[in-house]
Formats: sequence, structure tokens, C-alpha cells
Amino acid sequence: MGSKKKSSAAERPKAPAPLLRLHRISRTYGDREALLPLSLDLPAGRCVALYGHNGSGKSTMLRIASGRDKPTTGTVEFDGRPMDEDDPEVRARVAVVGDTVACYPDLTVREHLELVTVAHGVADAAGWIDQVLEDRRLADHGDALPSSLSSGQMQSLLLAAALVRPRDLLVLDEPEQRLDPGARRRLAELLVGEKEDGVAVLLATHHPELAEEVADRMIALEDGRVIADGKPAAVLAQTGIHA
Ligand SMILES: Nc1ncnc2c1ncn2[C@@H]1O[C@H](COP(=O)(O)OP(=O)(O)OP(=O)(O)O)[C@@H](O)[C@H]1O
Repeated sequence: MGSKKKSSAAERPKAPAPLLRLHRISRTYGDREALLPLSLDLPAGRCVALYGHNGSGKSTMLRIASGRDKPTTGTVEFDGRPMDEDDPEVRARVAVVGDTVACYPDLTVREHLELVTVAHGVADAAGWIDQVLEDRRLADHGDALPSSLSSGQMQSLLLAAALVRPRDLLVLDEPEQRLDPGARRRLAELLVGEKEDGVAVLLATHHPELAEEVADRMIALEDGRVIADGKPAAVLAQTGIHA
């Protein structure tokens, strides 16, 4: 008969360490406290959504979480190492869709995506680029220059650029902006799929519906302070935001 020895706490396998760990991060700009100390653990395959009015500190937190800015206090770890955007491992595994549009005016939509795949060493990327263009409804715009895209198409290009490259952590700042309802729905489906593939997702959004559909946890910020934190439905109820 096999012995069923109970394992002690010390012997039991530990829960996997979170992919992203923010420990009491804060950010001040001069006298302005943009973010008060805040901690967050984000495991692989989970999504946390930040919600809050303009100026509440969402982008500040995302910039720090993705290594694009340093916190005034506190620490950020990605997979157990200090988060640093210059770290090749971070650049290889963290995809960011920021709040600013940056494009080369003389490169087509497809050439932008090719550039990203070359930079990230993606082999045989042509078919993959076709698929992402199709999924983002950009297939008819592959040869277009950025200047001829609508603002929603431009947002879709920024998303596409994050999707043609490998990633374990996806950081998105208001990815729903400028998207029509259909594109927003596809965005929610896409993010659910990312989680199923084991990608950790951190996003800031002004759309409560998107947070409810995608996020496992929602953090509401006001003037850099956490005012609610929990399941999206509970946070929305607590803060009086209605999806
Ligand atoms: N580089 C900066 N220098 C000075 N103040 C800044 C800087 N970046 C942000 N702030 C200030 O920090 C606060 C938080 O800004 P942040 O961009 O994080 O807000 P947000 O929640 O992302 O807003 P929005 O929804 O408008 O994108 C604001 O008061 C803003 O003016």
C-alpha cells in the first residue's frame, strides 16, 4: 500500500511567483503626487484593469510597470528580476501599446509590422502578419501609409504591432480608444485569448465593459490613490460606475 504522507508547508510546491510584481511603487512629479504607494502581483494568464478619470495615475503606473519610467519609491520585478526596459529579456517578453502614436510616415502598415518581427527575430513572419492584418481588419490597408489611416485603423495598427511579436506580458494604455463597437468587441475577445495563452495583461481603460469582460481584477484610481480594488463587478458597484 502506498504511503500517503502529508507534506508539510515547507515541502509543498510553492504557488508560481507572479510574472509582474509591483511593491509599494509611487511616483511624484515635482510637488505633485501622481501615484501613491501601490502594490500589485500579476500572474501569467491573468488580467488587471486600471480605471479612473483623466489624470488619476493610470498611465504613470503603466509606464512604471513596463519599465519605461522609474518609480520614486518602491520596486518593480518582472519574472524575478528588476524591471528595466533596457534589459533584452524585458524587451523580448514585454509588449506595450502606449498612449502615444509613433509611426514612420514613409513605411506602410505591413512594413511597420515587418520591422517589428525582424527586431524580435520572428521567423517566417509573412503568413503571421497576414493573419494579424486580417484579425485587426487591416488586410485592405497593408500597403497604406500611416497618414491615410483613420484614427481607429491607426489604433488597430498599434495593437497589431504588439501582436506580431512574442510576449509574456502585455501592457495596454486605453487600447479601446478610437475603436468602433465591433473593433472593441474583437479587442475583448483578443485579450481573453491572450490570457488563455498564458499572457499576463495589464491595461488601463475608460470602458467598464472591457474591464468586466476581460479583467480578473480591477483597480480604481483617483488622484493617484486606490479607491477600490477587487473583481470588476464589485469595483464598478462600489464606485458607482455602471457598465
Ligand atoms: N511627465 C509628467 N510631468 C509632470 N506631471 C505629470 C507627468 N506625467 C503625468 N503627470 C501628472 O500625473 C498625474 C497622473 O497622470 P497620468 O497620465 O498617469 O493619468 P491618467 O490616469 O493616465 O490620465 P488619462 O486618463 O488622461 O490618460 C496627472 O496629474 C498628470 O498631470
